[in-house]
Formats: sequence, C-alpha cells, structure tokens
Amino acid sequence: RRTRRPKSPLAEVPGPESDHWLKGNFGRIFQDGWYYNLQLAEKYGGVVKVHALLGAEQLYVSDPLALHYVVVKEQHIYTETDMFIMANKLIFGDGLISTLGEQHKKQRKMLNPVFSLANMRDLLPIIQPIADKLSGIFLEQIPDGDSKEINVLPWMSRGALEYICQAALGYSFNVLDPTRTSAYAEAIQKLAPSGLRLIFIRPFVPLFLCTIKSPSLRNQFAERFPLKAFQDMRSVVEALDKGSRRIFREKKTRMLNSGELRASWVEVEGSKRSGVPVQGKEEGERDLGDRMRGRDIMSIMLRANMSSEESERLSDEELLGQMSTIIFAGFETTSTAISRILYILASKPEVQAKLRSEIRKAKQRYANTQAGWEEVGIGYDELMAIPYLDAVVRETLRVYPPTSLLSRTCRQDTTLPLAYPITSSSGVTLTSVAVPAGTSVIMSLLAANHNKQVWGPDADEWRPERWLTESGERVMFSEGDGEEDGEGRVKYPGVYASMMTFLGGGRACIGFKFAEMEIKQVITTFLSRMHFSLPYETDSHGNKKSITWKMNGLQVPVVDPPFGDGVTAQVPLIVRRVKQEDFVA
Ligand code: HEM
Repeated sequence: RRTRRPKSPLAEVPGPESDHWLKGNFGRIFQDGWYYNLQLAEKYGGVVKVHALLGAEQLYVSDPLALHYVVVKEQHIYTETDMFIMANKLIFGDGLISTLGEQHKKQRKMLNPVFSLANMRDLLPIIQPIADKLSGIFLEQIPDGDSKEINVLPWMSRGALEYICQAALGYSFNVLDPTRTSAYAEAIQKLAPSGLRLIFIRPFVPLFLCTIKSPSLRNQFAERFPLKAFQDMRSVVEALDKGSRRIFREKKTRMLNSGELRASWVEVEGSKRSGVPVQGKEEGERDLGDRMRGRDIMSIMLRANMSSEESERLSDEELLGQMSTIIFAGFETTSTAISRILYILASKPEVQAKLRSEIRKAKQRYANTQAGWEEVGIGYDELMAIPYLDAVVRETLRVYPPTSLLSRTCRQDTTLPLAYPITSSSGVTLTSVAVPAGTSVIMSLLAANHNKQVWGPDADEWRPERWLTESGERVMFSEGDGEEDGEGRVKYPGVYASMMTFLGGGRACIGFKFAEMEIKQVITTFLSRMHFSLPYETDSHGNKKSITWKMNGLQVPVVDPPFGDGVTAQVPLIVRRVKQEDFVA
C-alpha cells in the first residue's frame, strides 16, 4: 500500500521549483545571483519558499513587517545559525558575532556607547591622515598632466583595514605599505579568502570541533586534519589570536601604567584557545598611543568596562573577542562600498562633477577660504551635512548593499505577519505565514532595499535625488516599526535611513556610523584631488574593457573576458588629477 508523503509545513508558501537535487536554488541565489534574487521577490512577494542544499525548504524574506518580526519583535526566536556561531567562536573567540541571547545583549549594552556620535567626532581628525596618505599614493603613480589606470579595490581594502585598525586599536599595521604589513594585518586580509576555500566543509568542521571540549585535544585534532585549506585557515586563526592577545596586553599595560585602569585587573595570559604564547611587537606595527590619547575603540571599551557594575562587566576573553571581530566586520564591507561609489562616479561624470563642486563649497565654507581647499580636513558635523554626498552614499548603500543575504534559524513555532499580502501556491491570499521551529530564514537585504512597494516603481534605479527635497535639503528617515507611515507605506526596521543594509534590531551593525564617516571622508578626500573615469581600452574586435559586479552573497567586481578572467575581484579605473573643467559651472 502506498503511503502519502506528509505535506510540507511550508507547502502553501509560493516559490520556485528546485533547480538541482543537491544545490536546490542556492546555485542561482548565491552565484552571480543579482537578477535572480530581485526577481524572486518580485515574482512571489515578501516571503518566498526556496530550496536549499539537498532539497531542504527555507524561507526567503524581504517583506518589511516580516523583517520587523525577525530582527526586532521576535529576534529571540530567530537566532543566528549554529554553524555561524560555532565557526565565529573558533575564529574570533567570544566576540559579538559569536554570542547569543543574554551574553550578546550584555556585550551590546557595553559596546553601543563606544560607537556613539561623540566618539566618532573625536576619531575623525585622528584617522583623516589615512585618506591623505592613500590619495598621495594614488597621485604619486600618476604622471604629470596624464592619467593612469589603477585597480582601486586593493587600495580601498588596505585603506579600510588601516582605518579600522587605527580607530579600533590605536595601532598602525603599515597596511598601506604592502612590503611591511604585519602578520596580524595579513591574517585579517586572508581570513575571508581562506574561509571561502573551505566553503564545502565549513558547515561540518566547526560543528565537529566544537563538540571536542578540551582545547588541547581540539588543537591536536586540528593540527592533524589532512586538508591544506583547513591548515591555512588554522594558521590565519592562530596569527589573529596571537596578535590580538599581544595588542590587548600592551594596551592594558599602558593603561595600568597611566593609572587609567586599576591594577587589580588580571593580566591576559597565553591563548586559552590555541595555547599560543603571547609575544613582543612584530615587524610593521606601530603603537599610536600618544597620538590617539585613549580615543581608540579598544581603550574606550576598556574604560567603559572598568566603570561598569560588576555584573555587567565583560571578561577579558570577551573583550579580546571583540578586537578581531570589529576589525574583520568593519573592513571588507566598507572597502566594497567605497569602491562601488568610485565606480558609479566614474560611470556618471555629471554626478561626479556635482558632488565635487559641493565638496569644494563645504570645505571652503569650513576653512573660510577659497584657496587650498583641496587639503582641508572637514569636521564631523560638516562632513555629515553635505546633502548631495549624503544622498550619493545612501543611494549606493541602498541599491548595492555590500552584504546582501543573511541567515537565521527559527527556534520555535511562530507566525510571520506580512505588510504586503502574497498569493499562496494554491491561489489564496496570505497575510501571514506559519513558520515551524527549525525553519531556516534567509533575510534578503538586497530584495528589501529594492522593494517597489516601499521605495517606489523606480526602486531599482540609482537615483540620489530620492534622498533630497526639491530645494536640495536632506530628507531624514527614521527606523520603521512595521507600521504604515502617513503615506501608506511600511518602512523597514533598518538602523540606517530605514534601509536594511546595516540590518536593524539587537544585532544591527554596531559600526554603521563609523562606516558612514569613513566612506564620506575617503570620498571627499579623493574627489578633491582626483578625477575618475571608466577604462576605455578596446581590443581589435571592438570589445570594451568592462567591469561586472557579481553578487555571490557579497558583492564581487570582476573584469569581463577578454580583458579579465571574470573571477578575480578588481575595479580598474582611469585616474588623473582634478582640472578646472571637473566642476559644475
Ligand atoms: C558599509 C559597511 C558595513 C556594512 C554594509 C555592514 C553591515 C553589517 C550587517 C548587515 C550586520 C549584521 C550581520 C548579521 O547579523 O549577521 C553587521 C554587523 C556588525 N558590524 Fe557591520 N557593516 C559595515 C561596517 C562595519 C564597521 C565599519 C564596523 C566596525 C567599526 C562593523 C562592525 C560590525 C559588528 C561588530 C557587527 C556584529 C554586531 C552584532 O552581532 O551585535 N561593521 N554589519
């Protein structure tokens, strides 16, 4: 007798057929999936059923009310996947991206004020010289009166790493001089590529390693694991751990000596995780202690921790865990965003000229002089208040979110309400979807930022003017709470301009103000001195050199064949010094 297969609990949720028995729809979602992702939400609506590896069903969510439930209202139900937490624990220790529930809440409570506006204001003049130095490196390469093709991506990446290391640790790792970069900075740079090489075993190794409770046994197993990609990753993690412990110890010692910390604090010893002893300073590193005067994120965090109530204080291991976490989270995302803005400006000369003219006006006003404005380092409030710059940055982060997809696991049976009803697979209108415990949920930041019901019919278009009033003033947007606004639209619960790029709720990006400041500062410095255009090379068949931004979960810009291999991340732009004609009349 044939038994009927039990009906899937997500049977009524509309979605595409599986593309492949093994990969489900993931091949199309995660590999060059820009149009596929946008089309999924447009065709089926704000909650879609997709097929994951081996046919498992998952929800693909972009509806604003549903996302409000996932990241705010029921965030305790939708937690990070086990694999994400375990892998991060092994790599970073007990930092923000490796902890859940009360421990995570406690860490956020201590860390949120560290990223306050006042602290950002203080940090800006300290990190200003990095953009100056970076633009100097560009200018040195350009012959007088001429232009040069420069791959801006690795430079923006090095610049962003130097920015975050100086701001977070008060250390320079000489990242702008590739011949003298330190082992710690190199490890941070290698982390994402090493992780990618482990993509197929990644789900299993952390789960297995975390089941070995003894650190020494775990190390013995890890040392013998017969896979080169794994051993490379192990060296990277070891270098990170070694570097962060050493820097942490130096910082604490300095603060103890200056009386900023109480001597009763216990010194951090060799790594509990890797057993690696803490060693002295490495080649290529410079402690900027005197210049920073305790304004770096780590020092602020140590002071805040010391003055907290005993019950709210973080342990040394937790403080240590934040170091590489903040640096890793804050570097590739920001450099992708800056490279994308430069690319857009290179392809829209009229926007570039308008933006440069606004920057000139703001700098001249700030310095109260017409001459030498190019070199002026503008203050935090004035930088944030340049309307067209703000609109260009917001619109780029909306249309092209550096992180496009995030996963959560639903931990108990619940219901996801929808702001915009969808049509079920049997043709019924659904205003909510039942979500069984154990369901994986993909949050599509990309589809949310392109939702035509929220952003209007031109949502896919890059149009900075949408962030400006008719008279060119900034339109302020606050976080949405899943309710309709006065115009009948439901805003997203995002922390930044009600878009989802930096997420919302208790696990929103803690560094978004820092990222915004850095992006704006690099762009103003670069546009003041340089002009950018797209490569104009053509081959004998008339093919033009062109750049495609692939969407593989993260944004990856590549040069299309025959000029490039279509795989290696790069953004080659033609750069020259600014001329009089590069401004609007
Ligand atoms: C354009 C640049 C950036 C983008 C698009 C971005 C985006 C995000 C997103 C989407 C998340 C949520 C991840 C998740 O829940 O899985 C996140 C978390 C985080 N970001 Fe950013 N980020 C950027 C820059 C930065 C910077 C500059 C820093 C540090 C200064 C930073 C530090 C963090 C940290 C520590 C978290 C984890 C927060 C937590 O779990 O409580 N990010 N970011």
